[in-house]
Amino acid sequence: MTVLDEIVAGVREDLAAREASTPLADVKAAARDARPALDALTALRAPGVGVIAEVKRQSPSKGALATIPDPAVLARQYADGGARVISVLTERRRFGGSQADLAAVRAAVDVPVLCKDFVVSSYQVHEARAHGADVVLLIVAALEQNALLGLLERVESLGMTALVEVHTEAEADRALAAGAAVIGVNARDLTTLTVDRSTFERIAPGLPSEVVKVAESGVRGPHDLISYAAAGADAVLVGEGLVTAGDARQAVADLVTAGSHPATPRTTR
Ligand SMILES: O=P(O)(O)OC[C@@H](O)[C@@H](O)c1c[nH]c2ccccc12
Repeated sequence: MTVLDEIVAGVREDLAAREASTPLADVKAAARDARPALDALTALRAPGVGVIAEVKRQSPSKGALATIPDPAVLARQYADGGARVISVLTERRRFGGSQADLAAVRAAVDVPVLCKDFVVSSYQVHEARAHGADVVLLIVAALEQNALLGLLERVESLGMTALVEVHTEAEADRALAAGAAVIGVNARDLTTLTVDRSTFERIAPGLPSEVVKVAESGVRGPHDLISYAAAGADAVLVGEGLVTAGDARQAVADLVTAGSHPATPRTTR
């Protein structure tokens, strides 16, 4: 079993418990009653390299990163610093997150919010929408092609945007075949947890220009954003580097400044 398999197995157990206590019909009704999703695609297509700032308490590779007693407070700092989208890790066992964190962040900011989880069922897509998500992560490595297609369609039919995550060329081909408009290249291999920043450089040039390209993982500061931008990133997704910064607002602002600098490639495209 890979690390990804283990995480997904835990997610499925937690999901089964929620399904047993809250019927799908109720979750669908809550999703219908939620405020409509914000347009994250347009936000991500704005000039400059966007910053997707992540609320992340812990990770399987690093263990505890930050306590984050109130995700809403951190999210407001991210938004004040200029984050274009705020990502909330909702997976419980390995990342210490919850749907409640997502709802708290949604209520605290006006920018689009990304539900970051290991989505394997449409139940989770409705749940994400019910808790205010505008964007849902779909990890290609965790899904059969038919499941990926079905979930992508479900995300879009609820007015949300799918961030489709890949780590290899073959996964990128599957994401494109499924019709992904936003593709995230994760520098971290979820089967081994090792990070290799050159993954983005390798995969991004093969993606069509109209696809929004997000570089995920391993951004520690403006220098990393600039090198991802040089390789074609439209946005970077940053967790650890922000939750461990003393001043989260300033840390985001420093990235945003680097991402909007005239010498940063994305600003001239
Ligand atoms: O903390 P980092 O290295 O900045 O990484 C953030 C983000 O890319 C990472 O949390 C992530 C990317 N894809 C995921 C899928 C599931 C869980 C977590 C992730």
